[in-house]
Amino acid sequence: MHIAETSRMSTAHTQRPVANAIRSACINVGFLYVTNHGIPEETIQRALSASKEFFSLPLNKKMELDIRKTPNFKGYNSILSSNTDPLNRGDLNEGFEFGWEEIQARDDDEKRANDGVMAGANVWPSDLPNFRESVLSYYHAAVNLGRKMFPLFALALDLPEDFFDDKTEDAAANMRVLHYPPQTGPVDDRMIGIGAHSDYQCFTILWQEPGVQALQVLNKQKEWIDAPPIPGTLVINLGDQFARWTNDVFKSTLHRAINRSGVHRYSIPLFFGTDYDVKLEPIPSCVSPERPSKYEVVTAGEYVKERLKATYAH
Ligand SMILES: O=C(O)CCC(=O)C(=O)O
Ligand SMILES: [Fe+2]
Repeated sequence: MHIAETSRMSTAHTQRPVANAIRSACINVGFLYVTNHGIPEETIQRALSASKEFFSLPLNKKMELDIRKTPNFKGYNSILSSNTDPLNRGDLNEGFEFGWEEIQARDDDEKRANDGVMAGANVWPSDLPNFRESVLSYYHAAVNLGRKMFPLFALALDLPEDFFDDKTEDAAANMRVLHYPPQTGPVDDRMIGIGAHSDYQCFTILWQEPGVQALQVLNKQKEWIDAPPIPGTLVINLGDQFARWTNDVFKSTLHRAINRSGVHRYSIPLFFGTDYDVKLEPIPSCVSPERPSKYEVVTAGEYVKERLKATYAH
């Protein structure tokens, strides 16, 4: 899999080779690793510690924040309460999900959170005073990285680099902290850490705990290939919104996670898409008589909402 040096993204003449590397990764595998991503290790470690602390709360405390109590899937999902692969029986992970929020509360937070199809404010554990700030610090750092990625994806598609600027004004970005207990003994493929799925937004920025293998990607030969954690890198993988924008020129690849490591595993995906009110219309250069438009046009918000509903309908 490709490794893109994000530190080389900053100036126009060095962007082209990076964009070319991204183009080839997006067309062929839909997964890449980025180095020099700019998120301080300390920020990662604080988010990780906060997430471990959260997951070690008693189940009844965590269930107070049950993701099904909020209109748009903010809060806690317990083990086996989500199911990303409809053929499976549930995901062996617990998670906590939230969306955009300033670290310093602002007057219009509530209005922003309650606007539009994905409306719904975040919920936070009252017993862990540092949790919110620790995970939001990582969130904002990862959103900044995501903002740098959009111009590169635009260049990779031979579009002007500002193509996504007016479509990504409000970060439509959801983050999860995830905990996968180890699976021992024979593992039934229908009940694993997270079942085979493709992600819902444009791309995902994924931090995986070093030293613990679990993530796998389906290759063109339909074999599951390990995507191991590489210290100092993040995984970036494409989601279905990009498949829609590009009429499947960019691949949103199936992936899954199985934790057979014998130890608990933690990961932090952040799902980044265009603004929720933006229509997912195919980019004209990706449509031709040989490649007719494949998808019905819906807004990003409607799309994400439907996918989340299906995941938690289980
Ligand atoms: O935990 C992982 O490595 C993958 C998580 C994932 O695929 C997801 O949450 O969509
Ligand atoms: Fe995923």
